[in-house]
Amino acid sequence: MNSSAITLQDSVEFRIVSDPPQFQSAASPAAVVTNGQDAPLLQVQGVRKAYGGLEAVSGVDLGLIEGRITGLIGPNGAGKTTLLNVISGVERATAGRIQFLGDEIGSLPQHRLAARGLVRTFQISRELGQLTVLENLLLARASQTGEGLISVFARPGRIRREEEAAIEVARSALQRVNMWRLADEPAANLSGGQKKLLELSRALMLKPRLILLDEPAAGVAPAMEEVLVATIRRLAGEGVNFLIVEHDLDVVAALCDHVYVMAAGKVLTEGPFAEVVSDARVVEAYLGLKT
Ligand SMILES: Nc1ncnc2c1ncn2[C@@H]1O[C@H](COP(=O)(O)OP(=O)(O)OP(=O)(O)O)[C@@H](O)[C@H]1O
Repeated sequence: MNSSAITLQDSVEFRIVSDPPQFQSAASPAAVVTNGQDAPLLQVQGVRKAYGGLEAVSGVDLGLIEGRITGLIGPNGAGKTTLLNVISGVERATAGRIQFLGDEIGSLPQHRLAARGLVRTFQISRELGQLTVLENLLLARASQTGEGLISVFARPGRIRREEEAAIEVARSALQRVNMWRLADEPAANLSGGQKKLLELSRALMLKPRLILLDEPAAGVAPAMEEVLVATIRRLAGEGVNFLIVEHDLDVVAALCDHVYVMAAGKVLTEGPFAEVVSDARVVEAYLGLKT
């Protein structure tokens, strides 16, 4: 994938030679959407997150539709990672409501959300790099489901059976991202792209309904970027939903069915990729241009 193929500079030119884009109202709240049953997949309403005097997220509304890969883009410091942290229970919102499949989840910790199928991926740390790929997956399940070590010592027979079952789940997760052949490889030996696939497979251990991905393409070589995009698309086809924060706009264009743009803690606009990148407010937010 050519990372220079789509830039916001291109979209500036696009605006000059084409009809003016139809702006959506940034102030209008995200529409309530349903998953074909009663409830939306994820509904974020009026979410705020302040750090002392700084409001990193300033009243954000999102509505995620089941079966769609949703992108979240915006310039550095826009509040994207903070919003992912709040949705995934890593941090508590200062205000606002978050509903997942119709249930209020704003006050739930990360492992309780993971148990409900809402999972956020994390970079493989240096310590986890010492473990093999398979061990990383087993640990992901144990830590995110909140399993205690005491039960491991108290009931070794049961634990052995559970461990065998967990290895089967891990094998399936690794096969889904085409990484089973690397199960015994120390994670530190993997390429940037393979590490991203490992992060994805760690999330798959938790049988996710929605995966939150923070910069999946960062540090990934172009050839692996295509593998990563194809893998995420395939998983989406298998029923996994994604909310993806990504700076590489080629990847966003290739992956995302719907894109939200954030700047200075707020949602500027939302819509199909081609539409939002030709929005004058988006160009201004990225380039600092007055239009
Ligand atoms: N733990 C924290 N304490 C204080 N300020 C924070 C904290 N986390 C984020 N911020 C601030 O909140 C704002 C939004 O940061 P955030 O990382 O969410 O933006 P982002 O859109 O993800 O940026 P980038 O694309 O550069 O990762 C920034 O001004 C940042 O400095």
